[in-house]
Amino acid sequence: MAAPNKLFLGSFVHSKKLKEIESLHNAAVAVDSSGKIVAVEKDCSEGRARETVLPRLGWREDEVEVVRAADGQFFFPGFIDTHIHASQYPNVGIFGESTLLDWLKKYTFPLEASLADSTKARQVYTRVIRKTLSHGTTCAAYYATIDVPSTNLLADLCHTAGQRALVGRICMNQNSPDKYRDASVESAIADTRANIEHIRSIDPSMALVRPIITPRFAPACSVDLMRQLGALAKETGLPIQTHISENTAEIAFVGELFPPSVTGAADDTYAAVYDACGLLTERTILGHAVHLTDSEAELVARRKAKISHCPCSNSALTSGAAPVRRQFLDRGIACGLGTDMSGGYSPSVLEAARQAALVSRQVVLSGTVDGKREDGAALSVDEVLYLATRGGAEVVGLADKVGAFEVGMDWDVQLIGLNIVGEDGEVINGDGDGGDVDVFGWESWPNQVAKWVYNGDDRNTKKVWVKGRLVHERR
Ligand SMILES: O=c1[nH]c(=O)c2nc[nH]c2[nH]1
Repeated sequence: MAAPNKLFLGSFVHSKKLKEIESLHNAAVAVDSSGKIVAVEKDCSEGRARETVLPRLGWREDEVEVVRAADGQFFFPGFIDTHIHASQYPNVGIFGESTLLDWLKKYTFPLEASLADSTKARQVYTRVIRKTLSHGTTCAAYYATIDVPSTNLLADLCHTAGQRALVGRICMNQNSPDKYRDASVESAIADTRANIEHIRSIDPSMALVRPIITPRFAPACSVDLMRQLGALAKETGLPIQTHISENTAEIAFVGELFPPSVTGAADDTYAAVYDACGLLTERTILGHAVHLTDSEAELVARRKAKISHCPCSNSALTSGAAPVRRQFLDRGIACGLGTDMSGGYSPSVLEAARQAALVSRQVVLSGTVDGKREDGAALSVDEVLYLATRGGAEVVGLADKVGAFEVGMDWDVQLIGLNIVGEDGEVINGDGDGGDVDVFGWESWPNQVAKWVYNGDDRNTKKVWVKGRLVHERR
C-alpha cells in the first residue's frame, strides 16, 4: 500500500545559512507519498492548512495523515553523520590512553577483523543502525570492514531499516595485520566492485543506500591501490571517503612512505599524495584534516573536496583541535560533522555538534596556530547545527535533497521534544522521558535551541523520518 500524504503542523527549526537558524511557528509542511516536501506554509493554522493547502495540492482530508508537534516540540532536519565506523560500535568509549596508530593496532583492527563472523556482524550492525536512528541520524557515511559479505549485510540492514546511507568496504593492503588486509590490489578492487554491485542490486536508483569507495588511509594503501581506487571512482562516478592528517605521527609516516619520487606528486604532503592518485575529487569526504598545512587546504579547496570534522574523536585520541573556521569555512570548503565512532566516543551527532562548539573555543584559547591568531575561531550554536545538517548534506552530495524544510527536499526529519516546567517546578508536558533540557517559558527560541544543543540527547529525539517514512519512535 502506498504511504499516505502527510501534513506536519507546529514549529519547525532549520538552518537557512551557516550563521542563520530560522524558526517557523504555527507553520505547515506537506509531504507527499514519495516523501518529498511539496509545500511549506508560514503562519498557517491547521484550519487554514485544511482549507487552502490541501485543496491546492488536490489532497482529500480523509486521506492525509496529520502529525502535530505538541507544546515543547519542534521539527528539525535529521542529522547527517559524515564519518562513522559502523564496525567499531562495540568499542565505543574504549580507547584508553592510546593515540591513532597504536589505537588502530590494539583496539580497532582486531574488532573489525572479527566481524567476518556474520552472526556478530548482524548483531553489531543492527544495533548501530537502531542507535544512530534513535539519535536522529537520518543519513550516515559508514565505513564497514574489508569483508564483503558483512559489508553487504550492512547495506541490506540500512535499506530495510530505512536509514539513508553511504556504505564503504574498507581497502587496506599494507601496514595492516596479516589476517586483516587485502591480499592484493586486484582482490581489493574485485571485492570493492562486488560490494558496489550488491548495493546496486538492492537499491538500483541509489535512492536510499549508495556505495562509497573507501581507501582506509594512505599508510594502509599502496600507491597502486590508491591509483586504482581513484580510477574506479572516476569510472563509476561514486564518492570516496578516507582519512587525512589526523595525527602528527601518521603525517610523518605518510611523508616517509610516499616521497614525490614514489607518487609523482609535487610534494610529500598528505593531500598531494591523494591528489596524485586521483583521490582528491569533488565527491571525496576527508575525515579529520586536523593538521592540514595552508597549501594543502588550498589544494583541497581547489579540488572541491569535502571535510568531515570529527571533534569527539580528535579529542579522545589526542589528535588535535582542527581550526575549522580558518582552514575550512573561510576557504569555502564544504564541511560537515562526523562522530567517527569509535575513535569518537559517542554515536550522537548532537554530541559532535556540542564538541565542535567547545573545541572551537579551545582553538581560540590556543592563541595562535602557526603564528596566526585564532580569535574568530569559536563556532556558534547556529553554525554547528548547520554543519550537522546542511553542511553534512553538501559533504555527502545531497545538498539539494536533505538538510532543511524546502519544497523539493525529502522529509528526513526528527521531532525534538523538550521539558516544559510548570509553576510548581514539575514537568507539565511530554512523556516523562524528556531528558535534561528544562524550558521555563521565558527563553527565546534561539535560547531553547541552544539548551538542546548543550544538554540534549536521544531522550529528546521523539520521532525520526527518512523520505517520509517513520523509522524511529521513542517509546
Ligand atoms: O579515527 C580513525 N579511525 C579509523 O578507523 C582509522 N583508520 C585510519 N585512520 C583512522 N582514524
